[in-house]
Amino acid sequence: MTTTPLLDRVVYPSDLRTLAKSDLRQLCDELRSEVIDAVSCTGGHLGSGLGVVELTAAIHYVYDTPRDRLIFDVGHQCYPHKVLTGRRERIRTLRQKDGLSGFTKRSESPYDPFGAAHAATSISAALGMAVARDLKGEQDRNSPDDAATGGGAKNDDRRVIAVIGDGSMSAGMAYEAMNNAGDTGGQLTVILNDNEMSIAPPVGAMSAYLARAASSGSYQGFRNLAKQLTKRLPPRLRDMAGKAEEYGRAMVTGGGTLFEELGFYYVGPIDGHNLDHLLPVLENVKNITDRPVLVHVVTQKGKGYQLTVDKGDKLHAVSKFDVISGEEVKKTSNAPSYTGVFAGQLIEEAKKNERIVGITAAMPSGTGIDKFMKEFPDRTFDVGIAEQHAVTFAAGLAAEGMVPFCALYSTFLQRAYDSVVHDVALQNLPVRFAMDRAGLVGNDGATHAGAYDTAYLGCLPNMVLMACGDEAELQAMTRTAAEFDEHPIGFRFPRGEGMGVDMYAPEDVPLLEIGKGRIVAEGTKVCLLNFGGRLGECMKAADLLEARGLSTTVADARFAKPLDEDLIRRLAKEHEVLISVEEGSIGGFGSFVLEFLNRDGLLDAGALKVRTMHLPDIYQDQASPKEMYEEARLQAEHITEQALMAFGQAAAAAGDRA
Ligand SMILES: Cc1ncc(C[n+]2csc(CCOP(=O)(O)OP(=O)(O)O)c2C)c(N)n1
Ligand SMILES: CC(=O)[C@@H](O)[C@H](O)COP(=O)(O)O
Ligand SMILES: [Mg+2]
Repeated sequence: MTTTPLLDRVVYPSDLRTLAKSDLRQLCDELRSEVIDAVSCTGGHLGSGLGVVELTAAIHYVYDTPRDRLIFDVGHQCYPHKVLTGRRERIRTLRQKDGLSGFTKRSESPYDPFGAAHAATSISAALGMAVARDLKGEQDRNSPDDAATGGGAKNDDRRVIAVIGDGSMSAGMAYEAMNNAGDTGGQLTVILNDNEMSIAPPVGAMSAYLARAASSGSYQGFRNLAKQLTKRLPPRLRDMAGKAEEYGRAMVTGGGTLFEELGFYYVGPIDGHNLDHLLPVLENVKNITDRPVLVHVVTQKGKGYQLTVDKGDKLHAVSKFDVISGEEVKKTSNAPSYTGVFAGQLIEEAKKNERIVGITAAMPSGTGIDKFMKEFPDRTFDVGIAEQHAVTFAAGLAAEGMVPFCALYSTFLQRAYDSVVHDVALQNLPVRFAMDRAGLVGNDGATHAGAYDTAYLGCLPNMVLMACGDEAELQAMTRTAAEFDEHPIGFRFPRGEGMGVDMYAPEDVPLLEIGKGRIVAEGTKVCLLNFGGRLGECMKAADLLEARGLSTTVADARFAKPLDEDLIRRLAKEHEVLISVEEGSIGGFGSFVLEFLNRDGLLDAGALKVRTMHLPDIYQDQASPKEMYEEARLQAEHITEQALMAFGQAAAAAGDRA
């Protein structure tokens, strides 16, 4: 006899709440299988979601979502949540073009009250929502769940819950938020999902503190916990909580002094896979409204998929894979990754200069700093998810004559902007910024696009800013950054594999002259002035233009700051059309070029036509990198089209498009 899967009966959490508690175990098993199967088709963040299956189901069971606000930190663990909140039908479109985002996203569902993808925003946002609730104390006409009745439900008792991982708890903003929340009072529940993993094993004193707290009670005596919770409840609810004691289930209050000192009730640690523990605790905690509560839940990243658990990073993020064998789809290109090239060259430089240190903010494998760490463990610092600290820490090192390389994703460096301005650039300290994942990154979408660094760094006095056109250039830029110590210097490079060009032998890597670009192909009519990873597309565009009789120069600017003014002046004088091309936002390289041409009077003189090609002024949703660059109109055919249109060959350009 076959039974209908329980998951088929659950489209929304309201369906979930009709199930008996005793059904939830089976539901979670089905949910876990569904997530594994979906991610095997799409790739994505697997381990984190598998670890919070029970927690997600329990929260939706106990709380009245979406009226109660549930906020996931980072959002990479939200796939089970998406399955339970009306998105199961689309779950196999995760991270694909026109599909579901891999993170929580306000525009996607009322069950995602706050979007995320960068770490440690959840407690601040949750506190904001809790305070809004308490200040408004009014009928909420915007409540999505009130849509049917035209609004008007009383929302002053809505609950706000933040779920944050132990890795994200290493970020300063989480403490800023708790510091504020402890002082503010009112209902707010923070669930600390402690799986003793960040992407890599978590680092730092806080991680050790959590490990001590998690191990201090080993889930003994539920009675203690029930008594403690009972004391904290309003009198009318004490009886109900007392009944919870009847469950007589194993549970405990452990460490957590730090959180208590911050003004939170600390509850835990509890076994985050045991629904018999989770449900009564959440039911009780829900009724604590006088001050914030921190529920410390211990889980296993990758739970339920052995092939995940066995991997070092618990398959934090995977490509498509075969569910039975666990085999991931292999990459097709043999070119080295930009990350690997950077790491290899940094190691070469560090062999020559013992003052070089490598810094990562919780991304050792993503930035290649794991390789550096193997060679130079004493000169490597994983500071946790703490980009702001990473940069000012590097500034301190630089002030004492060390040679710090801050290896950060472009998108995460955004977190550290004032550290860059105030601590590094303003003091002219030679910190080296290796900015990985520059440009569009693909399936992580808009939150992870390395779009803005050229604009936000290029406007800073003292800053030197480079972008590599290929992997050999990255070798040269890494060497140049290692040897240059007059100013802070940044270099950006894309996600993924290089162009497959010949690389330099370690002893032959050239030192670049600061502020000097290069000519890659010489022509006479069109000049494509590239900055960064679109060099290959510029070369293809040049071929297309040549085929149309338009002799084309391809120049690689290498530097956005200082600009190679001599080169750009010459190119402007010697060509009829000058097109800057970059994989960055408006206000970046193209703007700097325009500003220079204007200042130099080159925009007024002669018949030069200038065009700037950059990322569109929108947040681009996830897709493959190629699809995203298509949408951004930064592929070879788009560059060709720009040139043709500048020559008044709109018809030809349209013909090419067709
Ligand atoms: C500001 C910022 N820095 C770095 C990252 C990259 N990152 C994404 S998830 C993650 C680890 C988070 O660990 P944890 O919060 O414990 O969640 P888990 O993956 O263990 O579920 C990191 C470092 C990020 N998303 N945001
Ligand atoms: C959620 C998060 O921020 C990281 O896991 C990120 O998705 C990693 O991206 P890469 O795959 O480019 O390393
Ligand atoms: Mg974790």
